[in-house]
This record gives sequence, structure tokens and C-alpha cells, in this order.
Amino acid sequence: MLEAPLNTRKPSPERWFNRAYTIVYTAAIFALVYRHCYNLVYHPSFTTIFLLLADVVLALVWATWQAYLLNPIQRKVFPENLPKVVKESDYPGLDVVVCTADPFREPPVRVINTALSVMAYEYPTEKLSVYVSDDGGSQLTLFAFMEAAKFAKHWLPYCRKYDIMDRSPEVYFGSDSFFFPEAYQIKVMYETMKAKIEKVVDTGTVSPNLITDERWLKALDKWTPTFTPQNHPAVVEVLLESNEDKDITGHPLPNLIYVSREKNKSVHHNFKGGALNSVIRVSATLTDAPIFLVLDCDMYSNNPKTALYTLCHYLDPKVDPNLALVQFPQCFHDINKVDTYGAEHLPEIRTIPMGMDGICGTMFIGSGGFFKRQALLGSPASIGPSNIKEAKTHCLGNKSMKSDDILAVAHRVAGCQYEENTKWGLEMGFRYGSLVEDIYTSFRLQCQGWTSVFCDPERPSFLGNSPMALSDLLLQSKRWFVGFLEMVTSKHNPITYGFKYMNPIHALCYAHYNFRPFWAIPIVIYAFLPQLALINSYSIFPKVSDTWFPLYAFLFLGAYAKSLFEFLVAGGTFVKWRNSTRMWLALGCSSYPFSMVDWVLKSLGLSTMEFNVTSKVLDDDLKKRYEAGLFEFGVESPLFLTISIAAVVNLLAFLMGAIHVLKNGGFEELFAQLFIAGFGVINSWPIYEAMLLRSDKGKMPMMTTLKALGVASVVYSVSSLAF
Ligand SMILES: O=c1ccn([C@@H]2O[C@H](COP(=O)(O)OP(=O)(O)O[C@H]3O[C@H](CO)[C@@H](O)[C@H](O)[C@H]3O)[C@@H](O)[C@H]2O)c(=O)[nH]1
Ligand SMILES: [Mn+2]
Repeated sequence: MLEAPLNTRKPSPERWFNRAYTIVYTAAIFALVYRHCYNLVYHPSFTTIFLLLADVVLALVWATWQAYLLNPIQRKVFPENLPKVVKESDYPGLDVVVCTADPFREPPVRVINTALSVMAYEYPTEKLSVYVSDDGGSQLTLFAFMEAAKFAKHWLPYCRKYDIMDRSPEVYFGSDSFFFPEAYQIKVMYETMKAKIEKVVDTGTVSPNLITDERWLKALDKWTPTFTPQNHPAVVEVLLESNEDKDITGHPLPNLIYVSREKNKSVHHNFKGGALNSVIRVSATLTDAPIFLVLDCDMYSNNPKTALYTLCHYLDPKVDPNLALVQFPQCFHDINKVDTYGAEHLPEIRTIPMGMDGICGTMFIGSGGFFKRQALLGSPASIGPSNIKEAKTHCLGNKSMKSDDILAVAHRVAGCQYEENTKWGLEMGFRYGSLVEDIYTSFRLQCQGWTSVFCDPERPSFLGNSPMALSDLLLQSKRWFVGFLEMVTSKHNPITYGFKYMNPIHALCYAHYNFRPFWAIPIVIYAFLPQLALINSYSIFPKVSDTWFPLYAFLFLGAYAKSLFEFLVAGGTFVKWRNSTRMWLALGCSSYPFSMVDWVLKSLGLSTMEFNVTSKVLDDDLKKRYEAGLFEFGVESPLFLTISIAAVVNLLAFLMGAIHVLKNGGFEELFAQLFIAGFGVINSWPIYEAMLLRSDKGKMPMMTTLKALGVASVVYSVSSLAF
């Protein structure tokens, strides 16, 4: 080992416990399957078939989950050792792309904050370029960036001089950090700029008298009356050029470039993947840095050293030449104390990436991923193993990025027909064909032999915002699950394709993600079948004194206890775990099954896939309710209806079952069902509250409550025919 290593890795200590537990639990699953098969042969009924189906799906998804637990690893980086390995002047260039798509759902003020936070990275500024990919083609966003370019001249030197940690101005000025003398003046500048941008967004147009620079004024001319977000020419505008633009101390500024790719209704634009591919090409024309960081517009930098952490991997003398991605976790700044919606996604941001890192590399999760640019252009075999330092850096010679011929190329490669008859989206760049372009792309890259590492420093490197309205969160999840189904049903299925081209355990890691929509099957079955049987006093599980009962108890309690253990290891708390398991059930009755319906409709050609951008607009009222731990319903949504129906059926079953047992006995036979219905009731508590007890704007809409009661009573009546 090097005396002064840049990074270290060590296996997580809990892996032996995990492995032993997997063996014990597997044995229990086999015993259960045996019992199911026995029942199927000797006591066949529709309940036996449904329960077998539910348990088989649960077992399969559980089995794939074990892949993450086999060999989780923890990494550390030592940026203080970088100077011993490489001179600052030899650092590779870094191109950052900040994606945005809609100025009304993604307020431009927030987008510029993210951009400013990375422009202020602790990194040689002349090697740093920030691209904003405006997929909404909005002059409002361009205007915000023009303002940000001016503000950067004051903000960047301030951050550098005082070694500020929070380099998003909104965060810094909104916090109780210590303010150095210049801060007050800069704060006024920031507030003035913010008000100006918000006013422009409110009015919806940029008035020319707000712009002083001739060149920038000309850029806005592109927004002719026929310019719409879905139909417009490419716009590439260099707002800051490192060679020319200096901050107020005379220090060079990073490059700042606005890109809005051409859109035309007749050409499919492939959502975020398409936008990123345009920026890969535009940036290759202008700066061509060997490292390419992808950020969502809300994911501001929370640690200015993050790029240096990345170098600790890429510049390690012993680095795997196929290393293509250094991924940081996606953390959120606005999640309430108890994480009502389980939106921290702890298993996804820690357990899964650490587990995959120990196999052959973690996934790309859409934001916070530092790519080796070459990996996006071809396979290791076609490109040949290379060191990031040797990667050719594009040279414009003496030419400015603003020269007409260079910009002409940049506009051409951002054209919507540029990709026709090329390998873009198929074999190059971000891959098309799934709404989870991030996971799909990393799957394809890893099948080509590229690897990745997971970097999880104590202070989160990026912080984004998470939906506060349940409807937004369920829609977002539904979109992801449709994306997974697209992967499962494509030729790049993680099992059939993955087993051929990657380590089978690694393929199982992807399979777990992709199979998650199928959780709908067991969750829906367990949300209704035992309850409807209970309503009809029909026993479907072994009674308490049966020799099989302890197996059922172990499988249930063991699964929950293990999930709690993993959650705590990942850094969670008991309450957050409880909420995330509740959310899992809610998703199982809404987003998971609806994603299947969406996918079927799309496959039959009855609907088209949409990437509905998640709103990042702050609503103070909603925020208050969310912070108080309330679920936000408020709007009518079919996703709420199914959850409500399940809640009503569980309550009804629990009450009727309890009354039956009190009157007629049979507690032993019906115990398991009473327990499941009772468990459903406890988990549904926020729904009953929202239906009956709340009067705020986030309560369950009356129409949804009535519909749920109506459907539940029909289900109740029909159920008597089945048992
Ligand atoms: O047509 C589109 C749609 C979206 N975006 C951008 O994509 C990002 C993610 O969109 P968002 O609505 O925030 O989706 P989320 O579901 O929150 O995103 C998660 O899931 C996506 C799909 O898996 C990943 O790409 C993201 O990085 C990941 O944070 C945002 O910056 C958008 O501006 C585009 O550029 N073009
Ligand atoms: Mn997002």
C-alpha cells in the first residue's frame, strides 16, 4: 500500500452476520414453499394459489436483495494526500452539467444556486466548466444564468477567501453561518438578483431593458413568437469564458455555458438522457474535459471538496483503468425529522451502493455521478484502457469558445437530427429506452466492462429536494417503476442479458431493482386476501398451535427485524424505518401496480411514456404540514383511491374479525389474519386521520373517501361469493 494512499476500502463488518442470516432464512423459505406445494396438491383452492404466488414473488425479490449483502464495502478518501501524487496543474478538466427542464416546476433561482455551488468548487477554475442543460428552452432560465454570471464575480472570491463550506448562496445566506465583512454587501446583491429573477419568472418574459450586455441581448432574440419548449432551435450561449472573464479579484472564473438542445415535435427527444447526450457533444466541442459530472438542478453542492474526492479515485496510481464512474449518494435537505414518506431512501443510498461496490461497482443514480467521459463514448475494448490524466483534452488553440465556427459546431451537435443513424443512445452516451436512464445506462456500461466506485463522505456532497406532497412522490415512484419494467421487458433484461455480460451476482443486484414493481403482487394480495377471508370467518393460515405456525411467525418477524437491522446499519432510526416500511406498503397498493398498468397501456400503444418532472416549488403551507409529520393528500388521485380502499377493507376486516372471535371463538384459527388486518390498520392510521379527522388543505378529498367506501362495500359484498 502507498504510504500516503488516496483512498482505502474495507469490507463492512456485518457481512458475516448477513451471510449466515441469508442461509437460515433461505432454509425457512424452502420449508414454506414445501408447505405451499403440499397444500396445492392436497387442499387446492384459489387462496392457496394466490398465497403461493405472493410468497414466490416475495421470495424471489428477497433472494435478489441478498446480492447486496454478500460483500458490502466502505471506502475512504484522503484528499490531503493529493499533492503528494499529482500537481494541481495536472488535474484533469471537469465539465459539470446541471439539468433543468421547466422554469415553473424548477424555479431558475434554485437552478442557479446549484450552478453557483459547483462553480465555487475548490478546483482550478480554468479547468472547470459548468453547463446548464435547459430542456425547457426557457429565456427565463437563460436570464437567471446571465444574472448568476455577474453575481459569480463576487460570490466565488468570497467563498475562496473565507473557505466557506455552503457555497450555494441561498443556503449560506439562509443559515446562521458566520458572515465575514463583505457578506452583507454580497447578500444584498444576492437578494436583489433573486427578486429580479423571481419577478421575471412571475411575468413570464424578459424585458430587454433588464439586459446591458449586447451579446446577451442578441441571445434572447432567438425566442421568436414560434419558439416553444417543444419546438425551437438549439441555443448555445457562452456566458463566462475562463480565458477572458475574471472575478473582482482578477482571478479567472470558470466557464459557464447555457445549452438548450433543438426540439422538434416530430423527433423523439428521449427526455433527460437525450438532453445529456446533447451536452456531452456540446461540451466535447467547447471544453472536452475528461471528467463529466451530472447534476439535477436541485442537487446543490454541500461540500466544495467533492471534486477532489473524485480525483482520489481517478488519480490513484493503482486505479482500475476501466473505472468509469465515481458516484456520490443523493441526499436531501428538506426531509422532515421522521421522514414521513421514507424519502431518504436509505437502503437505496447506502445499503445498495455499498453492496454493489463490493461486487463490481455501484449504479449511476442520475445525479452526483462523475463519469470518465470516454466511457460514454465507447467500450473499454474499443477505447483501450486509459488513465484519466492521459485522456486527450480538447484544444481550441487560440480560438475563443465564442468564435463563430466553434459555436456553429456546438449548435450543430445540439440539433435534434444529429443523432439520426448514429450510435447515440444505443451504444454511446446515455442509453434510451427506459425512463430510468440513469440505472439503465450504468447497467449497459457495466455490461461493457466499465466499473464504478461509491464515494460516501460523512458530510453529504450534494443535497437536493424531495417531494413534500404525497401525490408528487407517488407519481415520481410510478415513473421509476415504469422505467424498471421497460428494462425488464427489453432485450437488456438484467437476468438474460446481465448474466451473459456481467458477474451474475452483479446482474442480480440490477435484477432486484428492476423486479421491484412486482412487489405489487404480494402486497396487493396480502392487503386484501387474508382480510376478505377474515370478513367471512374463513381461515387461510395455520392456527397458533399448528406446527407450521412458528415458521410463519419467523418469516414475518425475521424479515422485519432484519430490515430494521439493515436500516440502522445504514444510519437510520427506528421511527424512520417504521415510516419507510409503511410507505413500502402504500407504494405496493399504488405506484407499483399502477406502473404495471401504465406499462401495459404503453405496450398496447394506448398511451405514451412521459417524464413528468417532479415539482421543486416550495409551498409554505404544505411545508408546515409536512414538517408536522402529516401526509399530504389534498388532490384527487387514483393512486390515493387504491390506498384508501385497502385501508377501509383492513379496518372493516379487523373489526368484523374481532367481533366474530369474541362472539363465536376461533381466535387460534383466525389469529394470523387478525394480526395482518391489525397491522394494516396501524399502517393505515394516517389515512383514517386524513379521511375523518383533518380539516386542513392536505386532508383526503371527500370524493376519494366516498369512492373508497363505495368500492370497499362492493368488494365486501362480492367476497362472500368467493369464500
Ligand atoms: O425531459 C426531461 C425531464 C427531466 N429532465 C431533468 O432531469 C432531472 C431529474 O428530474 P426530476 O423530475 O427531478 O426526477 P426525479 O425522479 O427526482 O429524478 C430521479 O430519477 C431520474 C430518473 O431515474 C434521474 O434521472 C434523476 O437523476 C433522479 O434524481 C431534472 O433536473 C430535470 O430537469 C430533463 O432534463 N429533461
Ligand atoms: Mn429530482
